[in-house]
Amino acid sequence: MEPNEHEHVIEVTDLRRVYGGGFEAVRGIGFAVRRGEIFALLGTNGAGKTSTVELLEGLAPPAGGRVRVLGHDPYADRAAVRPRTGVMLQEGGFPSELTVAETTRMWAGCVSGARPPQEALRLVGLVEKADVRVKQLSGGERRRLDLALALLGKPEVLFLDEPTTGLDAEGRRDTWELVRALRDGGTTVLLTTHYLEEAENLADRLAILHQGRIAAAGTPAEVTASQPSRISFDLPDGYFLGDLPPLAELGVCGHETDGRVVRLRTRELQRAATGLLVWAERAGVELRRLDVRSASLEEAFLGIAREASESVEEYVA
Ligand SMILES: Nc1ncnc2c1ncn2[C@@H]1O[C@H](COP(=O)(O)OP(=O)(O)OP(=O)(O)O)[C@@H](O)[C@H]1O
Repeated sequence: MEPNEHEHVIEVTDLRRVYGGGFEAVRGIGFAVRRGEIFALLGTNGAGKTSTVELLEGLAPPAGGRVRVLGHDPYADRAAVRPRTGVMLQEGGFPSELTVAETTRMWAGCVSGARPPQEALRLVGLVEKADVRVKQLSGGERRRLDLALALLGKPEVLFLDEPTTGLDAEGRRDTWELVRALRDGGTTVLLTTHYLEEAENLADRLAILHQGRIAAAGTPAEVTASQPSRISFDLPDGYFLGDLPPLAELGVCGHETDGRVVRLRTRELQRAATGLLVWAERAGVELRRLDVRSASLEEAFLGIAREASESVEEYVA
């Protein structure tokens, strides 16, 4: 039975990958991606993103657990899965003497039901470079050629490994727009990225990997909300930290000072900010350089990576 739009197009359960020598790069992870969803895998260097994506692409068998793509085992049943997926690897590795048009035509010849090569180049904005040799392309243009080739087979599932590395801000935004348009057309997209802004802008849901395990998962808003908000301000002249209302009563879960600057962390932003402002009003003082902000995905990422490092020993998946 083919999956419909409500079913999971990618399902990963207790997935493990062990390299020769016994190093366990993926340590029992699980997630699921619905049809027409953009799912991002984030993580520090060496967290296991590429190792995971390669298992999803069927390039290697897992050491444990289960992967299903479009209802099939992508390694054992590669012939069923491969024609319906598009893969953009970190390094395309094309013959560098061929032109962009020749490379795209050659690739299209290997794909059944391929889109016209010109259409794939148009999607990624490379039509004007059709006659340029691959070796003369800029790094960003090569990434776009990688993407054009991944799109040739009109894939139902698209794997993008760091798709915008090397692209300038405009190229990155163009790629985001294209990926969103593909998603809106029903394509399921799994991407890895180092750019938190990319995940925040593009991903419907994401997972943060750390040392082979999932440290956090959910929508960008859910993952961000798991981290404390921040308040910072300058202590008014003549006042000390102890003059503020008791921080625990304000819902503050952590604080530090740097000269006159006070930085607070709280999971109850409104309560903490209100308490401080009421105190300042009553004391008749101004909280100079007051800055009140929710955590960004970047702060969440750094916080999660830090926490995961500290607690990885007792972490239970
Ligand atoms: N063939 C291999 N043999 C042994 N160890 C490997 C092999 N390939 C990857 N590793 C190790 O597995 C871990 C995960 O690597 P992986 O490339 O999956 O991480 P990543 O999250 O994609 O990292 P990056 O963000 O740096 O691309 C790393 O510690 C890496 O050194």
